[in-house]
Amino acid sequence: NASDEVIAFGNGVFNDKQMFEAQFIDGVYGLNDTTRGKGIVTNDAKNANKMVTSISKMFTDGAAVNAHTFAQKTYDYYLKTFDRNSVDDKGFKLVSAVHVNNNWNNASWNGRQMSYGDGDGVNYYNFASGLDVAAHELTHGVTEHSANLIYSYESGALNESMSDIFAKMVDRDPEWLIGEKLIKSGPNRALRSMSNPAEIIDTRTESGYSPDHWSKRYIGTLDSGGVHINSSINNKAAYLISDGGTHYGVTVTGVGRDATEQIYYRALTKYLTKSSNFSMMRSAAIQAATDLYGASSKEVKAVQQAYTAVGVL
Ligand SMILES: CCC(=O)Oc1c(C)cccc1C(=O)O
Ligand SMILES: [Zn+2]
Repeated sequence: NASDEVIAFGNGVFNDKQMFEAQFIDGVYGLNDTTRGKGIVTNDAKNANKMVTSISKMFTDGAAVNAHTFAQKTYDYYLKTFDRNSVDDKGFKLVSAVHVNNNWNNASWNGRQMSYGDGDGVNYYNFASGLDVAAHELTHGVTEHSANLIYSYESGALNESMSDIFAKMVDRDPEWLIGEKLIKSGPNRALRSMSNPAEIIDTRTESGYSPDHWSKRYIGTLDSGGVHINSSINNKAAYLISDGGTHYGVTVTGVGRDATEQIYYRALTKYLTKSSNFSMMRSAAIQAATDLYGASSKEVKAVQQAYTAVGVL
């Protein structure tokens, strides 16, 4: 009938073959998955500024195939890892738009959907190219429907850090780099590094480098008070909790990614609030680890040491 669910195949931006559920509607196949929550749909904004809702035939569109399959993979991660049904835990329909604007070096979550630019083709590839980018955007939705951290200054940096942390839990790589697949040329090999934030030159502020200690935090108004800059302080803490290391003379014994993702999800959904700052992040993570593993657990110890290592007490 008109809305047959089919299994389809397409290639991503880098010609990576993907398989996905799609739907046959009104004579065309669309990237429309009705098997997950209230659905997962991917649209082509045709480089217009407005969002179009037409489901057009896009199996040959690498950006659409990536945005769609990465949304599915991220949906599956939250369901399997935390039994969370989409961003609101009520099956929220995941809508993505690709080819948004012209040569747009951006990706976003606007409270209703994900949007991806094509990149300028010089410094960046299509912004739908990285699973971590899609997971980052979708996690903004999870944050919005949980702690709803205000998107500026320290709460905004935590909002950004939550998106980076879960981006790396969905799309794991040994160096915890964010957006490494997007980089075509330029001084940095990623948008951000969680394992070594200071490696990435951040041209958005005069500080130039991403901070890896609270004493080096950016204090200013750019980037909504440094939400993509100071996020690196919490990112470094999360990296240390998971993989361990010695940072500014403080040694952390890592407890692995699986415990780390459980600690941060519980902190995000049970303890953080919209105005939480870094110090409250430390307390929330300690409380979450205590709930999950016990007050004298190695997980609680790792959290305490990691936040001390980045100067958050
Ligand atoms: C890793 C994804 C990311 O950082 O996306 C953004 C970009 C590329 C520019 C501006 C904002 C964002 C965001 O989603 O915070
Ligand atoms: Zn973000």
